[in-house]
Amino acid sequence: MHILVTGGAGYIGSHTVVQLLHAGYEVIIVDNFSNSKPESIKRIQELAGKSVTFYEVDLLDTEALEKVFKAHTLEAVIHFAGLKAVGESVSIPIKYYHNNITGTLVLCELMKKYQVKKMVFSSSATVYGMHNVSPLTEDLPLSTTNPYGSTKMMIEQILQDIHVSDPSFSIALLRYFNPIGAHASGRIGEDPNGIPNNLMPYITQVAIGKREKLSIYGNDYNTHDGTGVRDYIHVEDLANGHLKALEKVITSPGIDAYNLGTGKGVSVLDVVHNFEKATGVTIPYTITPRRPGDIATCYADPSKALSALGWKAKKSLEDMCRDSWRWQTNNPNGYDV
Ligand SMILES: NC(=O)c1ccc[n+]([C@@H]2O[C@H](COP(=O)([O-])OP(=O)(O)OC[C@H]3O[C@@H](n4cnc5c(N)ncnc54)[C@H](O)[C@@H]3O)[C@@H](O)[C@H]2O)c1
Ligand SMILES: O=c1ccn([C@@H]2O[C@H](COP(=O)(O)OP(=O)(O)O[C@H]3O[C@H](CO)[C@H](O)[C@H](O)[C@H]3O)[C@@H](O)[C@H]2O)c(=O)[nH]1
Repeated sequence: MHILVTGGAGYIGSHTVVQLLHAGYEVIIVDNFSNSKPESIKRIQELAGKSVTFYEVDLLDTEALEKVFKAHTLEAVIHFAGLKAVGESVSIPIKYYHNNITGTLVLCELMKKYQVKKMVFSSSATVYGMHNVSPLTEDLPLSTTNPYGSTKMMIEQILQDIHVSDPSFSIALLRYFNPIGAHASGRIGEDPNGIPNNLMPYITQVAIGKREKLSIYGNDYNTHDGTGVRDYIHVEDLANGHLKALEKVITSPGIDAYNLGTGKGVSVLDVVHNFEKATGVTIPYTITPRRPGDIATCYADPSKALSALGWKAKKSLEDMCRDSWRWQTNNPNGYDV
């Protein structure tokens, strides 16, 4: 079975492609390398011991993407490609809306034209907005606080409308919580550009001596130690969720949203302490003011993914810290070799 993976060179995509190849799928990756490197494709193939078909194509380039649809008989699409930096989306919203939404529309148009009607889409827990109370369930009202989040909410709506117009479409909307960790080999992982926005890549860069200390954004939240609480999930567990969702869309039509999280709320200080324990490296930090737009607590109720997809996160916070650290130490400059 041939699966098209958009954004397959990126962080979550690369881990998912390795698992798809191990499971026996034929994978076609489309990526424009706007936030990834060709080296990741090389390593995906090395880890899987198999080759993938790769096209350096931008989703906004209809003609180039159509050639991919013409060249392969596709069973389904896993759609990771998108821009994802919350702060940047506030500064350059037009680019975010154009890339994420127009890119998805171009893809959907071709899916319709070539009768490829199964999709697994990368959504985000950010669609739950500021006001819902954790544990978050899929049926809660959605809202967003930044253009990035709005692209995810709008794409979910677009996909719902496509399904209404043609119920033979089968779509899984996967709402990721906070992916961290890396493949246990230390060969693929998260390779952020510049100063990391997210907690774990910042911690590993402090640990390796690239940054002086971690800024903890506020310790006066209403949480067990005052720091922000999130649902960190190992990227390998997350990747496995895509295989389960793929089986679901292949076997039954419909559209549904699923939380991919552990269901456990973990604070910033919990992450720091677990990282120190798992690696033996001390993380210097200071407490700074809250980051605008952050909420106190965000974690999943992951029970729907278990009952409907048979999926559950298995790895511990210690696994996540150890694997993130192995990736960082083996690749101090990410994929720049
Ligand atoms: N990492 C997270 O914390 C997180 C959380 C929730 C949702 N998501 C979503 O999951 C998806 C994957 O995230 P990731 O962390 O792997 O990000 P990533 O940036 O590592 O991967 C995205 C990939 O898409 C590619 N891409 C972007 N725009 C493209 C376009 N127009 N045409 C072709 N390729 C394009 C990039 O080059 C990159 O390789 C994204 O849609 C992201 O918004 C990520
Ligand atoms: O240098 C840092 C970075 C983060 N944090 C704190 O660490 C926690 C996690 O922050 P991240 O930036 O790693 O993750 P967020 O939960 O803010 O956001 C991430 O998860 C969301 C889903 O819940 C969206 O998908 C979003 O796009 C993605 O970046 C927050 O309490 C944040 O305040 C720090 O204290 N210092």
